[in-house]
Amino acid sequence: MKRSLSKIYLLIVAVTISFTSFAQNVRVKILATGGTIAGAGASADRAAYTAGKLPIDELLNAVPQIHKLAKITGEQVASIGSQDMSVEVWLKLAKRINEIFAKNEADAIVITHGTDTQEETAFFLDLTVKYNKPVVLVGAMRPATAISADGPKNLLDAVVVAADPNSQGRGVMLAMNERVFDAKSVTKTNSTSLETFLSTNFGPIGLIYDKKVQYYYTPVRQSGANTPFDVSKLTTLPRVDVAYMYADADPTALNAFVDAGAKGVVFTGVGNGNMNKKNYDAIKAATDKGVIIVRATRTPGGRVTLHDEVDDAALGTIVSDDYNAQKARILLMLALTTTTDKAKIQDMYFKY
Ligand SMILES: NC(=O)C[C@H](N)C(=O)O
Repeated sequence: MKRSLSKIYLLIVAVTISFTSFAQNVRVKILATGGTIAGAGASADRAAYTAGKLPIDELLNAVPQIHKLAKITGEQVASIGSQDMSVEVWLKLAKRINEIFAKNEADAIVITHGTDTQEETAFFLDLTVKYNKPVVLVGAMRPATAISADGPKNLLDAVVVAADPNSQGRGVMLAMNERVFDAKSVTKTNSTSLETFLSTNFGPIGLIYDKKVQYYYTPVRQSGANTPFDVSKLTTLPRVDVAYMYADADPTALNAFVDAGAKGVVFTGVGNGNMNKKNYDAIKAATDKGVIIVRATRTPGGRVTLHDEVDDAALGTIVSDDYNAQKARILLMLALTTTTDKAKIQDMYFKY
């Protein structure tokens, strides 16, 4: 009896050791882009700060514990507040991530990023990274110099998520405030609070606690490995803008985007992607010219559905389904690199 108990004990020790060393052998590359997580202010108790000031090494120094979780390397891709995020940086990130996985330089990637446009970068990468390996975006709501800065804990948690073998094949994810979200449905919902990222239609796909992640579901929509979007040779994307509907809105902005050469416009309508007569007429003129107009909604949740109050066949429009305007724009920019066929583009909003 005693002997078999000690055998079981030895087995448990061996499994624990091999699991720990397995996790430590996972190579996680951190790509830094700036944001409040790398933000610095003059003093800890003042709100004023500049995003994207601190280099990757300083972010890592704030959480020495992460070296126990994985083999960490860092690379500075940009040093910007995410309000300055651009197509140029998106393409650079997507190309670099595909290269890292193609050359087997890392097993997983964490991207430090400002929160303002984090959901856009996450979604862009979700559609363009051709590997099923974990890619996790992370940020902070308080600058690194603030009292109770949230960046170090968020970074630690993001590495926990990246290094977990269960994180493969879930698309690009965003880890903040002990929650994991999928890139497709996550959105920033609060301008200043730590609890800002939510999925307005669904929930977090996982929860993080005590250096472990527990998953509950995975989106069924397809990600980069199964999309036709290949950015490897692209240096720019087709122009797509976003117009906004409100009571008595006139279509000046929409018309200006069309005149500026937009290949597509996401029209952020009211309710189920609805618009007044003035905008209806402007949209009709734009679709007649061949501009792709996608109806989205300014409501924080829900979908925009085909042929409800608006007859899409008559208006020549397509719908964003459950994508908010900023994500509908990204999908349209990428879709337009492959086709201008409206039916095919509409299909992409239901598939990805
Ligand atoms: N909390 C933040 O990261 C906000 C900052 N403006 C950024 O997006 O870079």
